[in-house]
This record gives sequence, C-alpha cells and structure tokens, in this order.
Amino acid sequence: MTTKPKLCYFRGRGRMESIRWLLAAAGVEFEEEFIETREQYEKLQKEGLLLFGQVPMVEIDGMVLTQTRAILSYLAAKYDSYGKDLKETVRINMYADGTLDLMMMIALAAFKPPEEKEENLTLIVKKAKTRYFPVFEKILNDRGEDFLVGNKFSWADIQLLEVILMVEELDASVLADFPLLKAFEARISNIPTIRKFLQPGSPRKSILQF
Ligand SMILES: N[C@@H](CCC(=O)N[C@@H](CS)C(=O)NCC(=O)O)C(=O)O
Repeated sequence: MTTKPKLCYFRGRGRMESIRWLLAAAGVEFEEEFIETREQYEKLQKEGLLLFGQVPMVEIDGMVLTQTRAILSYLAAKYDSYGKDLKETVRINMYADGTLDLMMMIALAAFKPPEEKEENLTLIVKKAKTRYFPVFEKILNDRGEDFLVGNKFSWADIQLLEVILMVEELDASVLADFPLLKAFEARISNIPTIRKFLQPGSPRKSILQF
C-alpha cells in the first residue's frame, strides 16, 4: 500500500496552495495537518523536521521536504509534468516562477494595512495585465498549441491556471483582452483531475484563507 503524501501548513493558501494544485492535477490524494497553535509549530521545530524552521513541509517517498520551490520541482518531475528535456524544463521553471511571483504579491497584500490594501490589489491586477498575462497570451499565440510547453500538459499550465483564477477573484474581467488565455482557462479547467479540484469540498483553499 502506498502512503499518501502528508502536507503540513496553516489552514490557508499561502505557499502551500500550488503544492495542493500540483498533487490534485496529478490525481494524487494527500493528507493535511494544519498548524493551528504555536505549540504545534514548536513541536515540529523541536523534532527537527523543518530544515530552516519554516513551512510548507511535505512528507513524501520517505522524505521530509521543505522549501516550496524544491517541493514543487520534485512533484513536477515525479508526476511527469516537467518537460521532456532540460530546455523544456527551464522554460517551465521560468513560467512557474513568474506565476509564483505574482501569487506571492497577492498573498502579501493580505498583510497590508486596510487603507493600503485596495490600492495594492489594484496595482497587482494592473501588473498582471501589463507584465504577466501578455507574456502568456503571446506564448499561446506564437506556438499555437494547447499547452505552454512542448504541446503537453505541464506544471507551468497548472501554475498559470491557478494564478488566472486568483487574479479573477480580484477582477472578474481581467482576461477581457486576453482571448487565448480565456480559452486556456476553460480548457485546463476541464481536465478531469482539475475539474474535480475546482469543485466545492476539495482540498483547494478559498481566497479568504491566505
Ligand atoms: N523559502 C521558503 C519560505 C518559507 C516561509 O517563509 N514560510 C513561512 C510561512 S509561509 C514560515 O514558516 N515562517 C516562519 C519563520 O520564518 O520563522 C519557502 O519557499 O518555502
């Protein structure tokens, strides 16, 4: 019997959400332990499980992993979502890192003082429309393929859908000028494992859970 991966983080999106997305897209069931008290967090530290004293932490394949980016790359490689060669892999890394930067801006906005929050979110939507989404629209246009890399579903596609949905929560019309991204969103959302993850009651966390 294979053991399910175990995810250890707060009961929110934060840095763990992309890990949940990647596992869900690969059709992998996982368990979650939510850190809700300082004692729980200190216990993990005392046990020496957190390499740099930080979460996310994932137990998988007999290992205890930390560092979000390292965990995501491991999962992408393990579940055949990381390109067919180094050149595809480096492109997947670039696209995924861009989306992770944008996601982190959104996550950090939650910690802004209330009077700055609205303005900050407006700026983030503007940045999505001017810096990030045009790049992905162009890739889809230039390559004329259904997926971002190698005409095959990869971690980059999962990341892009996740960030599109996050920015749409801030501005539902954000894709108005990006027809290929809109079609991409519909296409990737319809992949059975992802469709399931998007249903209420899945391990996906809501916008209110940062
Ligand atoms: N580079 C790390 C950063 C992890 C990180 O900052 N985790 C936060 C929670 S989101 C944390 O554990 N903070 C407690 C601390 O730094 O002491 C990663 O990407 O996983």
